[in-house]
Amino acid sequence: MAANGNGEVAVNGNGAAAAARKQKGTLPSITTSDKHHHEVCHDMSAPTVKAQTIDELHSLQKKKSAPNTPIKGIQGTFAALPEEERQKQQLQSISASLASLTRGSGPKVVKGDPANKNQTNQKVHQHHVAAPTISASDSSLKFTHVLYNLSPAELYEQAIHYEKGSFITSTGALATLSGAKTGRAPRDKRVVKDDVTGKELWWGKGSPNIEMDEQTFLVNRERAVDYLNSLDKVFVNDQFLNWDPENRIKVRIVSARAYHSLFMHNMCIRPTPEELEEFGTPDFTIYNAGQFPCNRYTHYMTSSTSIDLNLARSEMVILGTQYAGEMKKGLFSVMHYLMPKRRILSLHSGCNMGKDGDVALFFGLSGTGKTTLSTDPNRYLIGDDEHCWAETGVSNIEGGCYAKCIDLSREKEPDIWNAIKFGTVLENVVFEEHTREVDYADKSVTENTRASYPIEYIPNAKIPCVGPHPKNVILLACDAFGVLPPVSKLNLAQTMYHFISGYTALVAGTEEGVKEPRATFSACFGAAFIMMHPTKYAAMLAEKMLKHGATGWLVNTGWSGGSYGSGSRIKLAYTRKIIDAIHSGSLLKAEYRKTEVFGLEIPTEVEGVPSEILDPVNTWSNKLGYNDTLMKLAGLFKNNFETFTDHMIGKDNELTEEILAAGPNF
Ligand SMILES: Nc1ncnc2c1ncn2[C@@H]1O[C@H](COP(=O)(O)OP(=O)(O)O)[C@@H](O)[C@H]1O
Ligand SMILES: C=C(OP(=O)(O)O)C(=O)O
Ligand SMILES: [Ca+2]
Ligand SMILES: [Mn+2]
Repeated sequence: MAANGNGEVAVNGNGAAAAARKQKGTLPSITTSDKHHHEVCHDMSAPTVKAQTIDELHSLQKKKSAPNTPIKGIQGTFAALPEEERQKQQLQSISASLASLTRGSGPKVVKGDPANKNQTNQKVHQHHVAAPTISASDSSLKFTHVLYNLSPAELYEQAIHYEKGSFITSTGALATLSGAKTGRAPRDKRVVKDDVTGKELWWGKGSPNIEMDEQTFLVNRERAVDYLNSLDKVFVNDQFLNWDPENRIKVRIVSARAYHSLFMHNMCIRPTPEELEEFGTPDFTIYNAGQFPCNRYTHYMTSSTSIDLNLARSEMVILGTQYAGEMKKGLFSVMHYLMPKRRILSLHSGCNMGKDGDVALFFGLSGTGKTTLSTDPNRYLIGDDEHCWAETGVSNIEGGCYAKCIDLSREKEPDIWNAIKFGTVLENVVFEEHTREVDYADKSVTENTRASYPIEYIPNAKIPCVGPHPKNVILLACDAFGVLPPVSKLNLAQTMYHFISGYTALVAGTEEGVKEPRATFSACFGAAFIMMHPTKYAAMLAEKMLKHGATGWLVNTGWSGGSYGSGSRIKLAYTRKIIDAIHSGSLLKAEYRKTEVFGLEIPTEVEGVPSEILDPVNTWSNKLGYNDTLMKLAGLFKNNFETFTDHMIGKDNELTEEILAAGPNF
């Protein structure tokens, strides 16, 4: 019953009784019918339920969404097929994905949760394919239940019901644990070396591609597939990568945890119902059997973890790690192979766009600020981590963001804070037992706490996530030595030098007594993900920057006033002012002077930033210490670059000389 504005109760149906009750101030009357007929009381105020049994009642709670959208034309593999036939082909495709390579045929797959078997309304919607079974093992007798492209709500229920450590936080996010691994395991990532990849990829010193042979890949694949088929149910996500419609890749992720399925739902591009109908067979498949270890007796295996990439088969197998970032970055590696083949440059960078269409790229290693600085309330977010630069402009590879949560604050990063709501996966955070309020400062599980959310959770996301050619290319380095200037303008050769170097220095970790920053050089600011030699990507970047007139910048988001231990991290507010000045074009017009050793052009003034911090030497009280540290870092740069000196970049190798000269001089 509804009260109107005057505080009166509407008189309709049982409202009359209530109105009378209100006047008398008595309890509602219960009229007992003729004692002779029934020994029951009737509360006349309740309408009757439209179900005869509890099961029926529960079946009313869920309605099947409107029949699938009308099929337009014969665009895709499965389009223009009767619904029944389409469903059958889809299951056949999933069965083929899950097929053991030794037993020949795929498992019998059935759609839906095995726990719902008894629900009559669900049964109606179950379809299954009984693959022809020749072998006589027990595995051929069972069904593999497939939970296909479930919604976030369904995945929440699966996670909370079946996965220990899954909880809803006070803001509605799904908190979960990634298990023993809370970060990526680059030393356990292997790539199949065959005749083709042996020639095409980067192998050897510095390369992230640790070789394995085809046979070993198949052993691990079989191990993963058998594990997945032995489960009650598996999750299957069919999604896309790359917002550039011409270069979109179809990916299938088969996994055992709702956590993994929701993570990829957020991180990949979500197909519309129409697109899903026309999905057909995937271009690339991930088998995530992360709970199950690899076999140490298997050739090449050096730990219980193995992440295996087979480009010829377009497959990836994950054993022995549940860290979800492995899937996201695994697919990124694949894009670093596929895209350059199409003359498209893949970039480990964030990307945003101003109101006037000016695009900026933010390169940088983990923790340098790609996500934080590309998520800018004054600009459109194109993406926070993985992009492509094609002839037509830039496009995000992903459909979501993966932000660090450690010490997250509403004041400093409001957009990320507000994105942590229903649908967001929160990895490895600690929360208050009763209120479920997350303590973002708590590092009990790991320092690498993370939030994965769909990009549209950021209010000013640019959807579709594409943009014109970049105007600014910002290289981020978190220099814990505290000697790189907060901002420097780079010429093209310097941009290439710093891009190939891929420098950052973070503090070694949380352990006590660790005072020395650790320098990391990671070619193209993402050596863990590139597949070909760094100079290949660098040459493409140089060509594109030159063609489109983009300006390069080096921004230190790390220490000022001394190294880690004596100085402090540059205030995020100052870095944001610097970035604002780059975007607006005002920094391009500033007055510059050149630093010694690194030969960097530094501005004398940036609006909103104290001028004295722009040259780091001013911020160090110990000038000798500054000089020593500067020379030490310059030496590390020089050492690192030696591996690249014998590679040619540009026509007739002309860029190579210039790039070499653009490094530190001492
Ligand atoms: N001056 C600064 N610039 C950028 N980030 C900063 C700065 N000071 C502190 N931070 C913090 O450093 C982290 C940067 O991480 P993130 O943006 O996730 O990096 P990436 O996406 O490159 O891995 C964030 O937690 C951010 O709050
Ligand atoms: C997911 C990752 O990305 P980043 O730390 O660059 O945000 C990662 O490196 O594991
Ligand atoms: Ca990030
Ligand atoms: Mn990243």
